[in-house]
Amino acid sequence: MSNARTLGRSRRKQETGPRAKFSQLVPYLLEHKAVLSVVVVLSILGAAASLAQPLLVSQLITVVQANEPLGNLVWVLVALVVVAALISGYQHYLLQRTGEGVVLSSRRQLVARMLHLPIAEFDTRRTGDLVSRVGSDTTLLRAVLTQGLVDALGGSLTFFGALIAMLIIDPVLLGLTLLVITVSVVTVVLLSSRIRTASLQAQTKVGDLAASVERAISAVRTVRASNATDREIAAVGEEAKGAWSAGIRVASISALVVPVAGIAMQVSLLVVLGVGGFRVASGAITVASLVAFILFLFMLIMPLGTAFGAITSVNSALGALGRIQEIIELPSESDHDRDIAPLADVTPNELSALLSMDDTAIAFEDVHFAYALNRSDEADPANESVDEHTPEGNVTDRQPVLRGVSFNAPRGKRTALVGPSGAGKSTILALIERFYDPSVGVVRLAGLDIRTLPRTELRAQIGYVEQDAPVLAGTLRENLMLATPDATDALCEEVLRAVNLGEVLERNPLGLSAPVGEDGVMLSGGERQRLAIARALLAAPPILLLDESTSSLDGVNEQMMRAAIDAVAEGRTLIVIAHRLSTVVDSDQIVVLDHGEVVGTGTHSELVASTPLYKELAKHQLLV
Ligand SMILES: Nc1ncnc2c1ncn2[C@@H]1O[C@H](COP(=O)(O)OP(=O)(O)OP(=O)(O)O)[C@@H](O)[C@H]1O
Repeated sequence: MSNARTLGRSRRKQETGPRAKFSQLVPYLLEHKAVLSVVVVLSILGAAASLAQPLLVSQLITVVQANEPLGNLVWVLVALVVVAALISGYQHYLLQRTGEGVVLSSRRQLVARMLHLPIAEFDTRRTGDLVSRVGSDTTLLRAVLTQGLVDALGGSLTFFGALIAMLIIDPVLLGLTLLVITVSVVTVVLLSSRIRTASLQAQTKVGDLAASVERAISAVRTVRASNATDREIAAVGEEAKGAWSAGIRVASISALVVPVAGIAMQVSLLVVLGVGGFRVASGAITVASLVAFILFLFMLIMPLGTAFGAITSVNSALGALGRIQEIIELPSESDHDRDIAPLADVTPNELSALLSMDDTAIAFEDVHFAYALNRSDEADPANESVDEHTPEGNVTDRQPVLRGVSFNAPRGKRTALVGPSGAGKSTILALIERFYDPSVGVVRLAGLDIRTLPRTELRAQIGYVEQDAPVLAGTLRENLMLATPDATDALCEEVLRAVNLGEVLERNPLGLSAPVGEDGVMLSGGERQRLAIARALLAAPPILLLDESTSSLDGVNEQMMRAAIDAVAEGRTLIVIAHRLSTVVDSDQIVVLDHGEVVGTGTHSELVASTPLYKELAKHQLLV
C-alpha cells in the first residue's frame, strides 16, 4: 500500500474519529445490573402510577357530571401523584449513582490499560490528550444513564401505555396524532448521527486543547525564558477556539431537535382539540374521553420530547466512548508476548539463581532495531523486522538505530556504553528493559532470551535510572519506595546517605516527607539523578542500568555522583551510559558505539590504542 494511501486513510480516520456503538456501552451497564433492575421495576411502577391518573380524572369528570358522590377518588388521585413523584425522585438518584459508577469503572479500565500500553504508544501519543480521555470523556458516559436510559425506559413505558389507552378511547384521533409524531421522529433520527459526529469532533478538540495546555505547562520555564508566553497563550487559545466552535456545531444541530419536539406537541394538541371538539359535538366521543385523551397525549409527547433531548447527550456519550474504547482496545505490552515466544517456566528465585551462576549477566547478539516512525505506521514496533515490508508502509521509512550490536556484560562487573549523541546508547538500555523488542537478534539475561521471560520477572532483576526527569512528583519517601513499597524509613535514609543525599534529608524538617515538586524541580539536576540512583539502590536489583545525566556537573557534584555510582556498583552488574569519560575510565569494560554499531570493546587503555573514535572522545575530554 502506498504511503499516500496510508496517509489518506489515517487522515480520514482522524476526521471521523473512532466510533462507538451503543452495544459497546452494554458491558459498562451490565456491571450495575442489580441496580438497573430495581430502576426497571421502579419505572414500571412509575409509569403505571402516571398512566392511572388520566383514567381517574376521566372517572372523576363522569362522577361529577352524574352528580354522584366523589368517595375516595380525589384522595386516590392525590396519592398517585405523590407516589409517582417519589418513585421518579428515587429512580433519578439511583441512576445518578449508577452513572457515577459507570464513570468510575471506565476511568479505572482506561488508566489500567493506558499504563500497560507498549512504550512505543507513548512515543507518538500526546499526554494531554490521554489525560483528557480519563478526565473529560469518561464524564460524558454518565449522561447515558441519567439523561438517556431513564427517559428511554420510563418514557417508553408511559409512551406505549398512553398509546394503548388512546387507541381504546379514539383510534381516529390517535391516527392523526401519530402522523404528526412520525414526521418529527424521522427528523430527529436523521439529525442524531450528525450530532454524534459533531460531538466526537468536539471531544477530540477538547483532547487537542488539553494536549496543548500540557505542552505549554510542562515546558513553562523554557517558554518563559524564550519570551514565548504570549505565543503559547495564543496557541492554546486557538485550540480552545477549536473546541468552542466544535461545541457550537453540536449546539446548533441539537438546537434543531428542541423545536421539532415543541412543534410536534403543539400541532398534535391543536389537531386533537380541533378534531376532538368536532367529534364531541357529533357525539362520537364524550367530553370525559376527550379530556382523558388530551392528558394521555401529554404523556405520549412528553417522554418523546425528553428522549429527543437525550439524543444529544447519548450521542455525545457515544462519541466519548469511541475515544475511550480506542485506548482500551489497543493491545497491552504483554499482549505481544503471546505472538513472540512461550514464556519460560522460571520462578523469580530460579532466575536470581541463574543470574548468580552465569558469568554473563546481559548479552546482545547481533541486535538490530528501528523505532516506528508515526501512528500511521500501525504495525507493531515490537514484532517487526527491519527487513520486512509492512502492509502499512515501506520500512525504508524507518531509520535503523541499532545495526548488529553484540556485546556481553559480565556478571558483577561494570560495563560502560560510550559514543556520540544519537549512537543508540539509551536504546540499548530500553531493549534490556523490554520497552521495545529487537527487530532482529536476541537480548539475553543469564543466557535466556528475555522475550521468553515474564516482563515483571525480568524487570525485578533490573534497576533502571533514566537520563531525564527520573523523579516523580510527591515526597522523597514516595520516590524511593516506588519499586519497594515496603521499605522502612531507616532503609530509605540509609540509601539517601549512601548517595550523598543526607543533606537533602536534613535541610527540610519534613525529612522523608519533604515534597520534591513536579518532576523533582525542588531538587538540583545532580540531586535528582542521585535520588533516582538511591531508588535503584533501595530495590537492590542484581543488574543496574544507569543512563548518566548529560547535564554538566560541577566538581563536587561529579565527585558525589561517582561515589553514588560506586555505591550502587558494589556487588552487582552495572551497565552505565557515560557522557563524561572520566566516570568510566576505570570500568571493567567499555563498549564504543557509533551510528548503531559497536566499533570497539575493551578497557580504557585498550580502546585508546585500538579505537580511533574512542581516542578522539578521550582527547576531547582531556583524558589522554
Ligand atoms: N522513542 C523514540 N522514537 C523514535 N526515535 C527515537 C526514540 N528514541 C530515540 N530515537 C532515535 O534513535 C536514535 C538513537 O537514540 P538514543 O537515545 O538511543 O541515542 P543515545 O546514544 O543514547 O544519545 P544521547 O547520548 O544523546 O542520549 C536517535 O537518532 C534518536 O533520534
